[in-house]
Amino acid sequence: MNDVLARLSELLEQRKSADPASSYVAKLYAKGMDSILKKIGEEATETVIAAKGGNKDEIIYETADLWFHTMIMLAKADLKPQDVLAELARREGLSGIVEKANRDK
Ligand SMILES: N=c1c2ncn([C@@H]3O[C@H](COP(=O)(O)OP(=O)(O)OP(=O)(O)O)[C@@H](O)[C@H]3O)c2ncn1[C@@H]1O[C@H](COP(=O)(O)O)[C@@H](O)[C@H]1O
Repeated sequence: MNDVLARLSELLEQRKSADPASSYVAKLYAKGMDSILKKIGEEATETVIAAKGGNKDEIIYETADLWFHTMIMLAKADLKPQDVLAELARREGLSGIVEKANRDK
């Protein structure tokens, strides 16, 4: 797994026992899953707007916010980035069109 994702994932686990007063992540955990999902919705919208605008720096910035908050959601659900990467690996080489056709059978 990518080093940054691995380090961030480890830090997100550690933040489960951190003080919400001194940690953004701990504060979000304390607010609960609905608040985490609300942030994902906001960041997804900001990513869409950035992509429509076409400024590469803004697209990268907003996508980083989206990935970060998605990782908090995964951690809150006791999942790891590795679980998602394993699913992508499972799909490797399987055309989306073939996969959809199999699903619709
Ligand atoms: N990668 C990030 C990261 N990306 C974005 N953010 C924060 O996510 C928030 C994004 O929300 P917005 O852009 O909507 O800004 P906002 O208005 O301040 O946020 P809200 O008050 O609306 O929640 C900001 O407060 C950002 O600072 C992050 N906060 C932390 N990290 C990583 O998480 C680690 C742990 O952070 P703490 O738990 O705060 O120590 C850090 O060391 C970093 O590696």
